Amino acid sequence: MVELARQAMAKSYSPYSDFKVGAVVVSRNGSVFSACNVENASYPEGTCAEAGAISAMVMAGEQRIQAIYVIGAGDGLVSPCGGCRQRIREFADSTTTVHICGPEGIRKSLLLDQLLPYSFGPQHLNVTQAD
Ligand SMILES: O=c1ccn([C@H]2C[C@H](O)[C@@H](CO)O2)c(=O)[nH]1
Ligand SMILES: [Zn+2]
Repeated sequence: MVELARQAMAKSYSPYSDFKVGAVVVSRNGSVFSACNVENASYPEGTCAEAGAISAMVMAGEQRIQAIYVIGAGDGLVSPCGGCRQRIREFADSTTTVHICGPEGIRKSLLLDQLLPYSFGPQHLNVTQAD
């Protein structure tokens, strides 16, 4: 998965920040969806890698994230931004795991609930998540 994320990162379109990010979503049935960040001259229209991978998962008919692998350039921990934590939350359960990666492998693994505790989600709007 880390290698897939690295390959996605290599495709990043990020001429403005020059910060490449790749993400791989593993859905409940084990399917794998990867994406990179895609920036835009109108800066706020750029999209995060996680958003692309989640869209691909939904397009394939899957609605539960088992795990997501994120890799960004540099030595630090690149964990999903606040907006992406909420995007992951939409399709998460109590076991959804975020793996923060570097080219050498997984640097840190956290539950989504640790990255976004006391989160707002579908249940607050009386929407039941798909199984
Ligand atoms: O988890 C993250 C953090 C940042 N970015 C992107 C957004 C932007 O294109 C660039 C710099 O913020 O990195 C992601 O795709 N995912
Ligand atoms: Zn984001």
